[in-house]
Amino acid sequence: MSDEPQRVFAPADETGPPGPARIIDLMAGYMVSKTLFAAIEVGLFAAADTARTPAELGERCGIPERSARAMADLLADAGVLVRDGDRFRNAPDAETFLAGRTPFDMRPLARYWDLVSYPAWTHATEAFRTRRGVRPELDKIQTEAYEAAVALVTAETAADLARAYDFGPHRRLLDVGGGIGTFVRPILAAHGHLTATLVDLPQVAAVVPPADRLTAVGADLFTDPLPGGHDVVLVANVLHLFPPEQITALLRRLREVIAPDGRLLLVDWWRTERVPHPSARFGAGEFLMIGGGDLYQVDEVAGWLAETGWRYTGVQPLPAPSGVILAQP
Ligand SMILES: C[S@@+](CC[C@H](N)C(=O)[O-])C[C@H]1O[C@@H](n2cnc3c(N)ncnc32)[C@H](O)[C@@H]1O
Repeated sequence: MSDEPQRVFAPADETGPPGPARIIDLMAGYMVSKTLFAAIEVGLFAAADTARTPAELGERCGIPERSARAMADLLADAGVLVRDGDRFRNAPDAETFLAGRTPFDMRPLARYWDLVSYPAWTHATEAFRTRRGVRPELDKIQTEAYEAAVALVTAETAADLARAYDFGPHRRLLDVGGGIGTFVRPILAAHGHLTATLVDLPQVAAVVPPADRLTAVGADLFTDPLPGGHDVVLVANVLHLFPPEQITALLRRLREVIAPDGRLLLVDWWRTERVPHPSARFGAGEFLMIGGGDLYQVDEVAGWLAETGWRYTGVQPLPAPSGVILAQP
């Protein structure tokens, strides 16, 4: 054994023994994320439309030049800024998604990860040990950040479902945990004969934008009475938030309120393969932090449906990573 200390910051050498560089990058990943969130928040990408010095960036963002330089150095290293001498400008993806100048604006997702998700992940070890959610109750600003990010991520699946599933035979839709109406809105728009009830927590139901043929009800899915008389019940991106015992409790409650000839649609990032779809790779951890949930297998959901009085009738794929599990009483 040599007495030489291990060189922690030695560059990786592909021909020699493994170096720690990749591990260091992974361990420090949160510093890159937090710098990215801060840069978005102060408007660094909005300011870097063209090559600018740290002094110019600092001036435009209202932050000290040294902070602008520290952020720009790390973000250039991460590839979202391009270094041009002593100046920095947006890389093409940062200009498209982070500068607020195009319709596809990813900043709401960053805001959610920064304000809501990151604080929960500081308790990750506890969550992985106990399988209990560690996300504290959300305040108004966090609730809005969460719902805006969910809407950004789920809007395309909502449009896919409105096209792919035949709502023709149904009359009354119940959207369970419907958020701000990301699913119900395109479904109602595409199917003029439907009326809908959206149920979500009172603080969310209160901010659902009004729409024709839509009633928003504030209720806790586990403790409050659920509205009855609906012949199609949609549960989109909700079951993944909860552990199996809460999922079966909810499925039992929905079984009690659905019309006898109704259909249950469970939209989620269902796992059909052993390896999660790459777009869903953060899901298992994130859903655990939120409420003790997981990325669930279709087979296990089919088992819970049978346990709670439903007949599983199949799974209809939607563009990956989503799918809709179909069941009836
Ligand atoms: C991931 S979001 C899905 C929103 C919407 N279905 C979509 O896919 O865009 C989960 C929703 O479930 C709601 N939710 C979570 N726990 C709930 C509970 N106990 N009672 C009512 N709603 C709940 C949240 O407020 C949130 O709007």
